[in-house]
Amino acid sequence: MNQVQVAIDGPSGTGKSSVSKLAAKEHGWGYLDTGAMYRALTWWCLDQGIDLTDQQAVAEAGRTFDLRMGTDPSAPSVAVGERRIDAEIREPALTEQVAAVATNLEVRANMRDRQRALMEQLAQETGGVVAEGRDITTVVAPDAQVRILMTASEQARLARRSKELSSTVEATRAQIVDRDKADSTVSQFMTAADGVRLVDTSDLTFEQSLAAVLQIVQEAIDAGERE
Ligand SMILES: Nc1ncnc2c1ncn2[C@@H]1O[C@H](COP(=O)(O)OP(=O)(O)O)[C@@H](O)[C@H]1O
Ligand SMILES: Nc1ccn([C@@H]2O[C@H](COP(=O)(O)OP(=O)(O)O)[C@@H](O)[C@H]2O)c(=O)n1
Repeated sequence: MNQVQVAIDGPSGTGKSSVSKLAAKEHGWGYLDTGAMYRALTWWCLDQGIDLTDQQAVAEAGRTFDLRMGTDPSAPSVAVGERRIDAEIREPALTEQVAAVATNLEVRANMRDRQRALMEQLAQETGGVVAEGRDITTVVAPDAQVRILMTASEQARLARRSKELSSTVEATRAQIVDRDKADSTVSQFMTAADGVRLVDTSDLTFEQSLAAVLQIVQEAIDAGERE
């Protein structure tokens, strides 16, 4: 198989980002964090004083902002122009506002085009790409050779996120469950679409989650070579 596109979706805390990075690294492929792109646009709008409820202004900002995604899985980065914003886009106050941008349909159409172009470019340059988000298996790359939906029980996801954010499970629940609900209005990522492989990480260790994804990728490579 010449070039391998791997699409991974799922709600927050299932292990998409951490597993995708290592899977890409294992194969020497590029890595694309599509959530970071929506976060970057949110940061840019706030920085520019753009009202997030002004759909037209946000869509225009999305079309014109100079987003630069660093796609090395060992050191992914996000910048707008020369300004690095890796820490800023993870701030809880910003995370709460991403849904306002991510539910803007004009923004989604533009992001889809940017993400397709980046996936294509990375596959050509490195032989493959692992892209993760909410709508990669269904909208951005429905023809990807590998499509995976990562799931986990709400309990497992909340425990992981609250550990990462050093906050209580209850405080994390309010953030995550509300965000999943808002996200679900525009993308279908709680159940696997046709042909999408399910990896439930609830009872897996991190290493087991990575192994499960790598095995599915390897099966696709082997099947491609037999064709
Ligand atoms: N079985 C598991 N599979 C994946 N991640 C796990 C697992 N157990 C614990 N974790 C941890 O949970 C967190 C998941 O975060 P992340 O990869 O950012 O998820 P997502 O991108 O889906 O929101 C990471 O800190 C990861 O190390
Ligand atoms: N493909 C994608 C990826 C993210 N998003 C949005 O961006 C937000 C942040 O995504 P993320 O992947 O960084 O979030 P986590 O799952 O890591 O918590 C999500 O809550 C969605 O609102 C999206 O709409 N479509």
